[in-house]
Amino acid sequence: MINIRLLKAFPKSAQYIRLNVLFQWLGLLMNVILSASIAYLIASAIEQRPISWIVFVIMILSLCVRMICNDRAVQMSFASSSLVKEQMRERLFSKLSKIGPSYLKTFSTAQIVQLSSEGVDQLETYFGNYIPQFFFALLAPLTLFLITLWFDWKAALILFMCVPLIPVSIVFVQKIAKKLLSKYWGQYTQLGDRFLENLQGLSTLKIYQADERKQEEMKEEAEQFRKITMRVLIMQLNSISIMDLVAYGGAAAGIISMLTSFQNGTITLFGALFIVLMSAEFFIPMRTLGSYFHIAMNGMAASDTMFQLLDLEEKEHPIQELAPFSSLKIENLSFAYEEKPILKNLSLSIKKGEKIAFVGESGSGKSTIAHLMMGILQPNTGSICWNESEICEIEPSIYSPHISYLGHTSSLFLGTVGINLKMGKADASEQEMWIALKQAGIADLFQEKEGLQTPVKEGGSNFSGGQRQRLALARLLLKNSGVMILDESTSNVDVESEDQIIQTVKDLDDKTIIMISHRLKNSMDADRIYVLKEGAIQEVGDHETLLKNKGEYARLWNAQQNLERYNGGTQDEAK
Ligand SMILES: Nc1ncnc2c1ncn2[C@@H]1O[C@H](COP(=O)(O)OP(=O)(O)OP(=O)(O)O)[C@@H](O)[C@H]1O
Repeated sequence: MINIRLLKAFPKSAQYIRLNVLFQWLGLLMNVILSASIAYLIASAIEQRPISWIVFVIMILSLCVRMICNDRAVQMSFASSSLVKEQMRERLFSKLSKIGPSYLKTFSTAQIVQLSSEGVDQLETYFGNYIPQFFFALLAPLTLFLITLWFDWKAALILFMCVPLIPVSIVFVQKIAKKLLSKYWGQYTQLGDRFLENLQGLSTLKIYQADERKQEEMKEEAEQFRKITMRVLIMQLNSISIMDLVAYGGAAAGIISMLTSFQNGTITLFGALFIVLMSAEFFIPMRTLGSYFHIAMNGMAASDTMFQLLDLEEKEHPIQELAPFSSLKIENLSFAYEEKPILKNLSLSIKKGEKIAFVGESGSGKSTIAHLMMGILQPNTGSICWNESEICEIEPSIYSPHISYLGHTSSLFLGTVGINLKMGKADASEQEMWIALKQAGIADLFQEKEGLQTPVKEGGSNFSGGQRQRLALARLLLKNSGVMILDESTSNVDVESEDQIIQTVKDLDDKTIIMISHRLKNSMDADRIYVLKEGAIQEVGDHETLLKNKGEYARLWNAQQNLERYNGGTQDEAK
């Protein structure tokens, strides 16, 4: 019923939980005084005894104190839940920033979004209500037992003994609930995944007229989710009915026992009335705990996944300083995605200032090499060394300024051209930004607009694919790292932008360039071309040597040449 790890994870919340329980307990004492005063008033009226005005003063005072206690308990509840939510979000974000995109091996992006938003919110009930109520529900019946014992020990004992029947029924329901809730949470995240994927690919779905089919699929999944939500609600309602039955049954049993004592004359009218008024109080805290329980279970189920994320292995990065770049060495490197081997026993070395290209058929492992060099993925065996240091040993914030990556699509962010450029170099001057834009061949476009203040919409959606890539290239140039990886960075752009990007990169004499491109023409000037086939290096050499070898490279080159000739021919015919 209590997740010890979750409690221990937030030790600072303990003080708020303690105070919450204390205020609730004081409120209960005020209720006892109020009920005793009411019982006294009724008994005095029936027995026609004079009523002292002091009773009214006591009633008003206890009412006021109870209100204050309730208010303070709510404040404590808010303080502990907001502290936990803030700390949990901080931990999740700092974990994500430490492990980087490698979280994708275990979690989907939608899962992370749901965990850090709604998942964390579900901890609110757990810490703000459930945990304080758990302790209060233990304390309250014990306190009432000791008080009512004084009036009628038999009724007190019956009431006290019936209280544990509520947690017994909760434990019984929990056995069914746990399975159902983890299934519910699984379907919820799956639905979120599907929704995000379809939303991101909406234009593609429209192009292939697959949007209606996807809509049907989502409708089907939403229906499944509705059914499981209903099952969860039915389970919750049933368990509430069981708890009510136990609570009312227990209170009735206590009252019946007290009435027997009253008939026998072993209890006064005041005592009898007081027990009637107090009998429900025995069960209310446990009953309230039961109603929080199901929402808290959601929080506990979400926390299991959060701990799974927080427990993901974090590598130690003992290297905190880097000497200037001299070489990037890969030795006997092998890599597999899950069980599927992708790269097999690769060895190569790249020296400062070299222009290197990786070519090969689709799926041969080129991008995987780039991700390994970036430190986003880690080799299963073998090593990648920056100078003499293994990349996985270098603190990422020390390593990342030295290497940059331009993929086939680049992320631009809502703001202005200047704001996006400053991500490459935070203190870049206006002059530096204009130089980078000129080098990337896109300065004219922004000069005609609002210069560095030209607005950039979310994802750079107000620019063409080629313009976005050139702006991203300018940002990369500003970062000015020694090694630059261009991974199919021209595959989504127009010919003019492609030529511009390739030319800009060729002009970067002092940089080490690693180029991955399916168009062999773009990498024919490289100092060395590595030809990959099924994750292994098939050939290596410059363009001329590889053509003379008449191997895999020559085959790919000839195939592309033929294709381009054929395309040229058909275009001429069309004219
Ligand atoms: N996240 C992933 N999980 C599982 N397998 C993956 C993942 N990413 C890539 N792969 C697999 O790894 C292999 C190599 O992929 P990679 O992207 O490195 O190839 P590539 O040579 O860059 O291909 P392309 O030229 O088409 O971009 C492919 O068979 C691909 O299916």
